[in-house]
Amino acid sequence: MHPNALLELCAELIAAVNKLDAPVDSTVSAFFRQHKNLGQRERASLAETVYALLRERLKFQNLAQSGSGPLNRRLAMLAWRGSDSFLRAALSPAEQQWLAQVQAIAPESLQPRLRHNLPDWLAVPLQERLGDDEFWRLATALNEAAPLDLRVNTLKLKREEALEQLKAEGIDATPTPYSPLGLRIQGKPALNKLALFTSGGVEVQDEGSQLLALLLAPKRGEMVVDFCAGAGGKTLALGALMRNTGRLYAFDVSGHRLDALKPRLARSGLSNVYPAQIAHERDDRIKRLAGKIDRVLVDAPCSGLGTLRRNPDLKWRQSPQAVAELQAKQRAILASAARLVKPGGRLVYATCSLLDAENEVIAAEFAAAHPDFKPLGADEALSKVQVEGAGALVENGALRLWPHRHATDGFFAVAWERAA
Ligand SMILES: C[S@@+](CC[C@H](N)C(=O)[O-])C[C@H]1O[C@@H](n2cnc3c(N)ncnc32)[C@H](O)[C@@H]1O
Repeated sequence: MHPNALLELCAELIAAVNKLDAPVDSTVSAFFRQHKNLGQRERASLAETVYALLRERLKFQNLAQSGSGPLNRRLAMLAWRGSDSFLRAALSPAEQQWLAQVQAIAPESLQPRLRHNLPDWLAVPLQERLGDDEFWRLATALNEAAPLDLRVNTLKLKREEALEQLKAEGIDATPTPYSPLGLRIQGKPALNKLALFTSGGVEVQDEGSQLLALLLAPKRGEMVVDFCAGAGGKTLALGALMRNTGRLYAFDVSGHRLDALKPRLARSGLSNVYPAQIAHERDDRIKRLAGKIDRVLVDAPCSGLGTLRRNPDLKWRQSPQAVAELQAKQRAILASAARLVKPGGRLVYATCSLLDAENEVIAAEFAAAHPDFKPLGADEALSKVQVEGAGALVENGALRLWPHRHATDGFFAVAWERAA
C-alpha cells in the first residue's frame, strides 16, 4: 500500500479507537475485518501505533496541538510505530519539518502528567501509596509492552521439556522467576501453530495469574470452585494442579466467556472441569453447594488497571464511578462465594487491579464481617507450593504483584481459611 494511504488508514483507526467506546483489541480487530487487503506488516504497524498512542495519550494529544491539518493524522505521525522511512515517504515537507521539531522536545521539559500519561484520579492514589520514586518506576513499566508468559501444562509435560521443545522451534524462552510452572518469551512469536500449543502442552498466561492459582493450591480429589472463571485462564491451571482429579466448577455469569474456555479445555486434556453459567452470585446452584467446597477462588470483576501494559485503553475507559460500581459487585460476589467454603477450607479473593479500593479495602471489609475466616499468609502458602522468593511478592500477608517490581501484570490476592 502507498505510504500515504496507510498513514490515512492509521488516522482513521485512531479516530475509531479514540472514541473509547470498546476495548482497543476489539476495535482493531473490527477495523482489520473491514480492511482485508492489509498485509501482516501493515497490520502490525497500525496496531502498534494505536497501542503506543493509548500508552502516551496525554503527551501525544498535547504535542499534536501544534501543526496543521487533521488532528488524527498528526497523532498518527507522532505515535507511528512502523518503519521510519515508510513514514517519511508519506509526509509533506512541512509535515516532516513539524515532526522533527516536535520530536526534538526534551521529554524532561514536559509537565509530569505528560510524562506519566495517567489520568489524575489514578495517578494521585498510586503516587500517594508508592512515593515519588516508585511511582515513576511503575508509570514507566506500565507504558512498556508486556512479555509473553506461558504456563506449562504439567499434566502433559515438564517445564524443562517444554523449554527444549520451544528451543527446537527456534524460540528463546526462560523459566519465570517465581512461578514453577511458567516460561517467559521475549518478542511475539506465533504460537498457535506450534504442536506444543495445539496439543495443550502450554497455555498463554501471565506469571502473576499463575501465582493466583498457586495460592489457592487445590489438591487431588478436592471439590473446588472458580467463581468468576471467565475464559478459564485460572481454571486450567487449577485443574492441572488437581492432577485432573476431584471436581472443579467453573462458574461465570457470561456464557460467552465460558464458551471461550471450551476449546482451551479440550486442548488441556482436563476432564475434571464443570463449566456452568450462573444468573448471578446468589444463583440456586451456588446455594446447593453451600459449605461443601474445599477451595474457592474469587477472581473478581475489576477495573483491570494491573493489565495496562496489555490494555492501555483501560486507563481512559475506567473512572472513579466505574470503580465504585465494581466495588459493590466485588463485595457481593465475595460474600456469596464465601458461603461455599466448608469448615477448614480455603478462600482466595483476587483482582488484576492496582487500586487499594478494589483490593485491601474489600478484603478488610470482608474480614471484619466474617471473623470465622482466618487470614493465611501468602508468603507461607506460596512457599509450600515451590514458589521461590515468595517473601518478595507479599505485602501485609497478601500477594501484591507490580509490573515494575515483579515484571508481571499488577495483581492482588488474599487467602483465608474457614475455621473448622
Ligand atoms: C477477572 S475476570 C475472570 C478472569 C478469569 N478468571 C481468567 O483467569 O481468565 C472476572 C469475571 O467475573 C465474571 N463475573 C461478573 N459478575 C459475576 C458474578 N456476579 N458472578 C460470577 N462471575 C461474575 C465476569 O463475567 C468475568 O468473566
